[in-house]
Amino acid sequence: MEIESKNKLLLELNNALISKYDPKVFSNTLAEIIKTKVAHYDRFSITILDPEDTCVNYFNSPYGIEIPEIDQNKRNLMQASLSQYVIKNKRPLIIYDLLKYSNWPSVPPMIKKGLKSAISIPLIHREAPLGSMHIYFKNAPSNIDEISNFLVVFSKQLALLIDNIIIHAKDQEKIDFLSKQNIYLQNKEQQMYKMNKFYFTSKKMRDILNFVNKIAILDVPVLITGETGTGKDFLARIIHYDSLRKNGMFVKISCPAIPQNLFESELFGHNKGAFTNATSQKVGQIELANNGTLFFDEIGDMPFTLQSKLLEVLQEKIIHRIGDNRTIRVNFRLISATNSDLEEKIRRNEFRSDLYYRINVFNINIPPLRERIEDIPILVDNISLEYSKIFNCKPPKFTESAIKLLQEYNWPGNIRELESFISKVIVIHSGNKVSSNEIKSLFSNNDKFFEKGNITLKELEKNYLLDILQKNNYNISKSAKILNIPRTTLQYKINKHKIFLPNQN
Ligand SMILES: Nc1ncnc2c1ncn2[C@@H]1O[C@H](COP(=O)(O)OP(=O)(O)OP(=O)(O)O)[C@@H](O)[C@H]1O
Repeated sequence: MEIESKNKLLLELNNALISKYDPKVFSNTLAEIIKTKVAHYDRFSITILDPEDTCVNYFNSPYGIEIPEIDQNKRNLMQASLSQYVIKNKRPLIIYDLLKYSNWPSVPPMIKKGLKSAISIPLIHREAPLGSMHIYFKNAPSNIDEISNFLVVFSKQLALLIDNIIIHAKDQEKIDFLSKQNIYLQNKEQQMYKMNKFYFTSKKMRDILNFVNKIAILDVPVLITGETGTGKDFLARIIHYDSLRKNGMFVKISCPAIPQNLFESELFGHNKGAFTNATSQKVGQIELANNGTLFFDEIGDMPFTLQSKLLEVLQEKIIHRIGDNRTIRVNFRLISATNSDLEEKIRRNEFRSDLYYRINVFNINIPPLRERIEDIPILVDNISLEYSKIFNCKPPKFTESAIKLLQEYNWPGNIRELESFISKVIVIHSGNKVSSNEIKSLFSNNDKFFEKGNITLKELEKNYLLDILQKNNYNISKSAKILNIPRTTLQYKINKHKIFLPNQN
């Protein structure tokens, strides 16, 4: 073959194969071009080495003469003698007379089918064997050496193309797995944050839920305020799953939990090498929330410098990853929450007033539990049922006097504290009657909380945290679990209240 026509053929093979990702279509095209333009073979096959290097599989069923004795599925390398030889030696093999190789396990069935000669070429990619290509003839062509030379040159290109197909198939598999997992998790979340799991009977909460019903589908920012544990996060998810964006993601950014120096990259993402420690590319949370809802918890804790950047995103609806000039369009609904007084923060120059007006189109203030004690019975009943199911034990039976006592307590940690208290009751009194006496004895350690004296909310939170930490031997992970808050949030609160941890010294 002339050099020019060789190069032309290599180019033709490349152009015909490069966009074919389906192994069958790829192999059909390849087998056809080889047969018409390179060698009129009687059998053609490609085998792929498995990752353990012990077996080979056919990339696609062999073409031409069928050999029933040769397994179409996985074959141990020992059985696939020609593949084994070229893969192990990383060099081609031309067999002019197969009879001379009849002691190789796979050769006798070939001879039986009338095949007399063969060319086997290893497929090497990045210096590692990927598999092999085989061409068999009933009558050896006179230019068998020339055919082999051409196939050796083509084999490098072929190995690269096949490697791409294998990577593409693996990526598709991963994408398929992740999208199925995503649908499953979204459905599960959706179930969890259904309105009918948000328990209340008070008029105050009914009015709030009626309002939420009206504004959920309006694509405008909402600011939810209220003490810790009142259900701001829960309500934000209800709004999301009741909105037209429910099939997008609900992305929560817990501002106190993010170290200041990582805030910007957390929000906007970064390119590999954009700064020290940026060892890989990262998609930011804002990008993740595209077509969904972005929820900023404790937005008052967002670093001041980033507040103007967020404002810009809200106005321009575009972002740039750190270290990347490309513009990324984003479209999300913003919900923010805070238990701090943002107007006071504005006065102290800690929060931008222009951002405040932007995020506070609708404001929902969730009242503390002590101001809606009518909600306590339904909350106790349902939380007790749900947690007993999780703990795999019988729910306790709360008497009227028990409920009445629970309504007298001031619940500084609100529903989160109520949940944690009920789990304690379940563990100790599962399946039994729980009257005011049992409640009192569980509270006896908590006397300091039980009094409704002139204690500030901040002090109450500190005392409550201290109590939980003390009971758990100052183990932060364990305490955070009981409080049902992330470990980082607890760590933040510990620092905020300057709580001394004896085991950290
Ligand atoms: N009305 C409700 N019905 C059932 N569970 C509720 C209700 N409100 C809150 N909860 C539960 O109480 C716990 C605390 O709620 P959530 O995390 O939404 O509070 P939060 O106000 O966002 O707290 P923080 O300010 O500390 O982040 C969660 O486990 C939540 O599921």
